[in-house]
Amino acid sequence: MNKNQLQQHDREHLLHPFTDFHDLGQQGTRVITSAEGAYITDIDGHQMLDGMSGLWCCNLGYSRREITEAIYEQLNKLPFYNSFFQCTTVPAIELADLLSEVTPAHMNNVFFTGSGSEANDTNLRIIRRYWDLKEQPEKRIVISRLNGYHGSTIGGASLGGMSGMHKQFQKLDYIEHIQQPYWFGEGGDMSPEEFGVYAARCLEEKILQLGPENVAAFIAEPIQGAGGVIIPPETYWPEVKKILDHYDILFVMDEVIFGFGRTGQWFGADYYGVKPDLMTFAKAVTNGYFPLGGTMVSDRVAEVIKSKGGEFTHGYTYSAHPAACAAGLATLNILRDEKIIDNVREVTAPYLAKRWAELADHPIVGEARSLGLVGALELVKDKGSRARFDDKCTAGGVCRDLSIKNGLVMRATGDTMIIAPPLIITTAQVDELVEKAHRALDDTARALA
Ligand SMILES: Cc1ncc(COP(=O)(O)O)c(CNc2cccc(C(=O)O)c2)c1O
Repeated sequence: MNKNQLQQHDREHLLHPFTDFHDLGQQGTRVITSAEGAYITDIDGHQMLDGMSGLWCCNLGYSRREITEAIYEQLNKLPFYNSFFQCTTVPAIELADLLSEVTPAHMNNVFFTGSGSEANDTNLRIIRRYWDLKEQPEKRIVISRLNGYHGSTIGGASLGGMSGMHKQFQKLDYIEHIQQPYWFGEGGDMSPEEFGVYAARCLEEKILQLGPENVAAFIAEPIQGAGGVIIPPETYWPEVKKILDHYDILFVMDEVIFGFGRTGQWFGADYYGVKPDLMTFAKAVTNGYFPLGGTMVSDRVAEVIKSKGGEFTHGYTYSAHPAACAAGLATLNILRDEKIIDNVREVTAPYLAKRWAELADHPIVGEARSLGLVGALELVKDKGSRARFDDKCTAGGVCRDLSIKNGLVMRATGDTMIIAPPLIITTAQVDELVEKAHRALDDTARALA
């Protein structure tokens, strides 16, 4: 099929995620046909620097044949077997071993799923099981944050704090949401430091309002990714840690985006020095080449759910899929053996921070923030007041489309432009990324003038 035929058939048959189906029918789709290193190419031959690593997942870029070959070999050896009914497979065991090695020292058990959403649904089931076995069944409520993203299953979307999603289903009633640590958008007149403490203390306020005896867990991303790369003020996590240490509730760190090196440490929990009881992962664990998710379980929780008898009535057909686990093994071995994460911490993240900060001088940028290999730009009509261009987030969409035209994939979350380039990006490619982002900002300013 040629491009027009492909787009016609796409319009007729394919329902896209998080998409206005009517709009898409009008606009047509970008058909991506190939990729190499940190670049993707569409059906017209237009090459783009992929500033989003696919969807925060191709941390090693698009050319790692070791991973595709590991999948191919496993499929030819044992294309599938399940981990139900006392069955297991070698790659599942080997990946569980490797994950217990690279995750924080107190996390040595893993429950595999096919996605991050399913992993967060699994967290809800483990949390419930844990408190039942501890004979504290009244501890039911899970606290999460507004504008957080934890997936699109009923459980994941209920844990997420995106009101637009909650309008399209019935949110689980035992999940509560608190203030997010979004200083630029919600800090008001507080300094970042003051706001970080304030936002953290909203957790304690909610625990006390609900009654600590009723609260089962708190779930959070180290940095809210899909919500707009909401990097919390430095005072936030130390204050949250104090609160978590004070109350007997479980802590779930959702590492689907920030796990496996994006912060310059293996996990966001390592970066912020916190000890989760459960840790969600997906995306980069297989470099995005094969669906795999899961949750790491702390020794404290594993001891309870493994020592007391009774079936844990949860799981998925593809839990611990052998080819997914083979992809995970190949991916994590590359990350570790090539010291990719050290290079992010010591070379490319500091370089991105320096170059990205220069964009703060642009007339339509209200804030340029970055950490590790993520960055965000807040688009504003007026720097002083932080006033946006309009209330329809037009600027974000315009900037995203102009950036793609200029050969750089950036994501727009409202009027916040975000990047999360592959961890293999070079400093020369960081220069290219910043230059193309700057050009997109210039073109956006002209388009909205
Ligand atoms: C923190 C977090 N937790 C869970 C999920 C769900 O994972 P699955 O998609 O594999 O079920 C995610 C997913 N994050 C995600 C997924 C799709 C799009 C975007 C975006 O930023 O546009 C972000 C995520 O970012």
